[in-house]
Amino acid sequence: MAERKLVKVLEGETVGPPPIWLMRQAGRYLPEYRETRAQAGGFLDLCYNPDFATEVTLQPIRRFGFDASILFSDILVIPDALQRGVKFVKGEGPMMNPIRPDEIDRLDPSLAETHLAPVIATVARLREELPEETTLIGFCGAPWTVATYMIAGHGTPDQAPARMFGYHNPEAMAQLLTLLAEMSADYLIRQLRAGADCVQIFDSWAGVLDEQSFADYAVAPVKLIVDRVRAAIPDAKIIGFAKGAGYRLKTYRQETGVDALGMDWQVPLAFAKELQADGAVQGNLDPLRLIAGGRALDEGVDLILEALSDGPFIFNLGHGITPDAPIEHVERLLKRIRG
Ligand SMILES: Cc1c2[nH]c(c1CCC(=O)O)Cc1[nH]c(c(CCC(=O)O)c1C)Cc1[nH]c(c(CCC(=O)O)c1C)Cc1[nH]c(c(C)c1CCC(=O)O)C2
Repeated sequence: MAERKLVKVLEGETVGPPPIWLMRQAGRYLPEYRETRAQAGGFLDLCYNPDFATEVTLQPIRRFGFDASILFSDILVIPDALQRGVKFVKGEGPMMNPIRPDEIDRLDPSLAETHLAPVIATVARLREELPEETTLIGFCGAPWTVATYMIAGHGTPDQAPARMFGYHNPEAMAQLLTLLAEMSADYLIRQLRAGADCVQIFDSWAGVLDEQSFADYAVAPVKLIVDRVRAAIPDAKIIGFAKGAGYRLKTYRQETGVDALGMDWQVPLAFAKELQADGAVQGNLDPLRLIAGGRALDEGVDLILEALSDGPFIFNLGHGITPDAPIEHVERLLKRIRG
């Protein structure tokens, strides 16, 4: 089997044109997603139903022919497996029971294996149904980002509840992050064994942390995941997306051991080029340029390609695609990259 393009990049090769996929590429901007979503019922019902989850994962591949497919699920299936009462409330995003420091001792990871079995079944189905050349990416949330939702019980603008929780209860925080890291590593190992070619760890809230907290909450638990996954699967390929980490990305790769760095759109391209000297990078178009289209889109794409095409590079957005992204603009983006 010819090696898949994105995997080659993760091994340090330069591939032209660069492989492309988009974070949240299966989602509400696609009419076919909205239709399947309506059939499935709730969002979590979609995540835990291998038929529906396989279908929505394949939708953007059929429509656009992206180089990589990302398993359809959510980072919050881990707290759901911990019985935190996760719900997706229309118009409000995710909600769950906020966890208290004294409850952390009682969290029971033993139900996770059974609870997450349908997601693993989806990975296996996907590997059978995807085109041979399409890379399959598995994923999990980074412990810090997952913990922010578990602590506040919902999304917040700056994750003040979780930061405060850590300052008041450092031991409970460390215990929670370690538990999440161990569960996440086991979950990623199962995804890789079921057929994922590589995995991405999403730390969407890494950017709100100060220096010490970044080391304790963003770096250490992700290193624990990477070490545990590699102990089981030595050549596992891992992408770390630490949103808002800025210039800390350089040491993030060295300290966590991830193979590739996902970059948000605020990372300057000259710095991205420096990061690329140490290995593969992925990113980093502002999702708003994709919505704007036209000149804003073309200019953003060209600047990124000019800076990063001559090294190991995966084209992506700097964060997830949003429901208001026009499909024609995604087509224009692909044409601009592939010619
Ligand atoms: C923080 C976070 C979450 N989920 C995720 C993150 C980290 C990445 C990021 O920062 O975007 C990750 C995620 N969520 C989803 C995926 C699937 C794979 C993909 O296509 O990238 C992935 C990788 C599907 C989803 N996850 C969610 C949707 C929308 C649900 C719907 O159909 O109503 C999708 C397609 C729901 C979700 N899930 C989450 C939020 C905050 C929301 C609500 C946001 C919204 O309503 O747009 C938690």
